[in-house]
Amino acid sequence: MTTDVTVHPAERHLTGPLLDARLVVERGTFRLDLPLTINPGEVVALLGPNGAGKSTALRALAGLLSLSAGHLTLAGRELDNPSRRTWTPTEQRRIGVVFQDYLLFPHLSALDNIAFGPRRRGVNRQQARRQAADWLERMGLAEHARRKPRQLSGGQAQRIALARALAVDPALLLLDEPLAALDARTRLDTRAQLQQHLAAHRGATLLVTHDPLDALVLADRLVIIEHGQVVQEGDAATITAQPRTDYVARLVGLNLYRGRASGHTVLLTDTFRLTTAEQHDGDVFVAFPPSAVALHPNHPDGSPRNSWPATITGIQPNGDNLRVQLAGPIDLAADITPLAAAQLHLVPGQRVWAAVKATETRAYPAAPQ
Ligand SMILES: Nc1ncnc2c1ncn2[C@@H]1O[C@H](COP(=O)(O)OP(=O)(O)OP(=O)(O)O)[C@@H](O)[C@H]1O
Repeated sequence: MTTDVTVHPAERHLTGPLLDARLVVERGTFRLDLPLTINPGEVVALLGPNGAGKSTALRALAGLLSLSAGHLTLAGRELDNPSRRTWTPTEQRRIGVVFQDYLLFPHLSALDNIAFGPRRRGVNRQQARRQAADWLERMGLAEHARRKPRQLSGGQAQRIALARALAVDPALLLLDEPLAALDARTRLDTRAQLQQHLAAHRGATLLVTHDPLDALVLADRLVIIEHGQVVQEGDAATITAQPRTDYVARLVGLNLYRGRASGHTVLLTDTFRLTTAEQHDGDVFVAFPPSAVALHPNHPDGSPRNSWPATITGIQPNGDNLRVQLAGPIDLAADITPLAAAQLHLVPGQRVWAAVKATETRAYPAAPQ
């Protein structure tokens, strides 16, 4: 079969990244400034807290917002460059988009939803429908060809939306929270299927997500933005090992602090010190998982050197455990079993002792390397 409806001649000679952009967009007082390159076949996850600029970046790539400065080149073709007055409308960009809520055409069948893109790009009706039927087959939805979107489950509609985006052989696939509308079970299956389809996609993919699991499972590289700027970028293992902001630390489930190291001691506030396994001198981050924190009703005997009084500010379920939030010389999250919580009679407002072994901490220089 062929889905290759619009191979751009420039692409055949392309070396280097498929997407090469610096997205500068000003919206009122907000300014996005995001350098972004994506190689053929690469999946990049764009993560960030609310208001960081993820949707702004997506809209700029899709041609729904124009750049204030910077440039956007896709498959060797410059789509947007304000300094050269270059601008390409959405429908002329080789981009496929899957929105969070799918936005399938309600009056079209699953087959015609998929055939829509190729048709719009000039493929004749019969061939477009044949391509759409191939995509339905690949998505395992051949028997649903005639169904309207309202007759599909959330997971099925998500797959149709993905097929519709891929059917135009996009040089850049944009996925905007593609699994957010699904329940937990469907999400698991759909994530696995999405992973397979992304592996087969030879274009570039940008995945916008709030869910660290989606990013870890689906992406080759993570780009994390806050306030319109990149704060950290790299593969999941590197970012998980060495988060550099509170948001990234929470994302990967770690307690993170910045302080001044002198040998095995790190001063985190004017008076509060932690002992770490590694030795450093100068500005460092110290990180440890909530599971490394032990809680005690009283000062622990024969304790690790790192122990201090803290006040419980909140308790929430977290998987099979409970996540306890604590205030004190440093804010802290601790994971404990429900049994331990019951034995300690933990309630918000209670004073406890928190303890962390030096060997459970990781310290690393705060200056980027
Ligand atoms: N139409 C607009 N006019 C002016 N400012 C806007 C407009 N839309 C968004 N903004 C501002 O741009 C900034 C980035 O918003 P954006 O929607 O890109 O963030 P986001 O990372 O996608 O957030 P979320 O995760 O909540 O969707 C925010 O400060 C927002 O208030």
